[in-house]
Amino acid sequence: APADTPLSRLLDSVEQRLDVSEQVALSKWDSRQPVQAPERERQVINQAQSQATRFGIDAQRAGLFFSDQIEANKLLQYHALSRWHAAGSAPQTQRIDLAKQLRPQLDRLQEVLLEELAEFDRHRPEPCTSALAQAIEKRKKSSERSLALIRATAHLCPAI
Ligand SMILES: O=C(O)C(=O)C[C@]1(C(=O)O)C=C[C@@H](O)C=C1
Repeated sequence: APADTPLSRLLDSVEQRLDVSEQVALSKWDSRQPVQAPERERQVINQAQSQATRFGIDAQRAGLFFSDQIEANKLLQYHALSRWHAAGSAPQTQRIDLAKQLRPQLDRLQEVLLEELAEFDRHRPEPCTSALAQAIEKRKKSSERSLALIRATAHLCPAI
């Protein structure tokens, strides 16, 4: 098992947030709603920015981090929807309500992510970009999951 570091804990939670994307996509499939929900995106980012200082994170950093989480989530939603369109149907699994359950679940994860982002920033690996890239590679996920993780962590390390 990978060492329990601030980076690995943060990546675990980033993946938990990504795990929700399949159910979100199923809800969009059923309701024929577009993946992108701009008003909800603004709400998620505003919420992250207003909670950030409580966790000792710069509001702009928190906003950018969550904008990356949303972009990664959308990648996986588009991927799932494309698979279902190609197949002509979506899985017949139990549905979870977007507004009543999935978004509140994402809201709860938001606080965990902010806390772990703060912890990561206090113990940033050195050099950051290679530690991050290696940690993602070691997770040995599907190619779409790796891509989503890369997208979700695009601004985690300082730009080179
Ligand atoms: O809440 C939704 O509708 C989602 O699809 C989830 C999510 C997110 O990652 O928070 C992703 C895309 C939408 O544009 C808004 C929010």
